[in-house]
Parts: sequence; C-alpha cells; structure tokens
Amino acid sequence: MASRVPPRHSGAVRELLRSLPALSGDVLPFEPGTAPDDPLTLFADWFAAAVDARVPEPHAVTLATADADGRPSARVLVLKDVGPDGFAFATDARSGKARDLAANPRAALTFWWQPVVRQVRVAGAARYLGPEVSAADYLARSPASRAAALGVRPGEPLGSVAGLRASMAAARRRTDAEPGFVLPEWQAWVVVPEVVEFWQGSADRAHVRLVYRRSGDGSWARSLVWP
Ligand SMILES: Cc1cc2nc3c(=O)[nH]c(=O)nc-3n(C[C@H](O)[C@H](O)[C@H](O)COP(=O)(O)O)c2cc1C
Repeated sequence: MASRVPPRHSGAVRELLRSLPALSGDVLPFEPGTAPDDPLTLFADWFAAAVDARVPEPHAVTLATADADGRPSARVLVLKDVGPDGFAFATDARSGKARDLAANPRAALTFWWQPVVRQVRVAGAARYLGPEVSAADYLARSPASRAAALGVRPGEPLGSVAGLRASMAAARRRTDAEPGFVLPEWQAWVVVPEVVEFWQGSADRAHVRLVYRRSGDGSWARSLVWP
C-alpha cells in the first residue's frame, strides 16, 4: 500500500489538512425538545448510543485543567463512572493534572464521538474522593494496570525506555506478591458538573447545541444556543 506520509515540503501539512473531511460520521437523530430534565440521564443515553454505534473507546475523554496561574493543560484519560456526584476518573497524585487540581480544583471534560458526530462538554468543580474510594479504584484494576501505575514516576525525567520496562517488571512482581498493596499516590477524582453541553453535529452545519446549567438549588435549566 502506498504511504500517505507526505513529502516534507513547505505547506505539505496544510495540504493534507485541507484534503481531509470533517464531521463525516453518521448523524444520530436528536430532538432537544424531548430531552430529559437531568443532563446525567441524557449523558447515559448518549453514551449507550455511542457504544451501540461502536464508537471506538467512547470512555476516553479529554480532561482540561489549569495551574494556579491559569496556565491550561489537557490530556486524554479514561472515564471511570458517572453518577449523581458527577464524572469520575483516576490518576496519580504526582501527575501534572493532580498538581493542577490541588492548586485549582476546576476542570473540563470533552468527549468526541466521531462516528455519530457528537460532542459532550462538561465543566465544573473537581473533587478528590479520598483515600478509601481511591484504594477501592486501585484494587479494582487488573494486576497489569496496578503494576503499570506502581512502576512509574509520573513526570520525572526517564533515562531510557529499558529503564521503564525494568521498573514495570519489578512492579509486576511486587503486585503479584502483595495483591492487597495500594499505591498511596493513587487518587480518584470527580468533576461535579455545573455546565453540560450536548452537541449534535449535522452535515448541513445546522449543529444542535443543548446546554444544561445547574442552578443554586441543584436543579438544571436547559436551553439551546446558536452553534
Ligand atoms: C486512551 C488513554 C487513556 C488514558 N487513561 C489515563 C487515566 O485513566 N489516568 C491517567 O492518569 N492517565 C491516563 N492516560 C495518560 C494521560 O493522557 C497522560 O499522559 C498522563 O496522565 C500524564 O498527564 P499529566 O502530566 O497532564 O497529568 C491515558 C491516555 C490515553 C491516550
């Protein structure tokens, strides 16, 4: 098969970018007038529809944080749960995101489900769920996942990939020998939503945006906004 890697002439990336379609998935029907009162219910519906449509890894979500000075940072992680508290994820206390959240406990999550042309955005306060929930999350991971978390030192300079592999192999041996061990740095967090936006793309660009905002009494107000 011919390589699609372009020659490295000036403008090659721009040409490649312009050759690509956007919003080319199969739009799902969405009638905002009949949407539920609660965005978590609509999220559950949309998530199930994404799974049904075989969206690859629909639980992979971009988490945006900012440090104490407001410098933003974003990365992909795995959504662990969605419940009345909000959207849960887990990470290492030594990671950049956990440091950001310790200094500035606000976050945004963005899901992009290309095959169904849907985006969901969540913004709100981020809350550490404490050592017990974090330990339970850690112990629910497979031995390989626990070893992967145990064998790393997030963000520290790494001399070689061989060093990483050796550390992870040692972590796997320890995980197998001590199955009850919990990495003290493991942290479960939840983003408590204040705003949730459901975006249904459309081939004719008449994209539907339905925004839910939480009121002081905990109820939700929802409205359409222009795309
Ligand atoms: C599909 C996918 C899933 C990931 N899941 C997690 C996760 O659940 N928790 C996590 O801390 N990092 C996860 N990562 C790694 C993060 O993207 C990131 O590289 C790492 O957490 C360090 O980010 P930070 O320095 O901004 O904190 C995942 C990456 C990808 C691509």
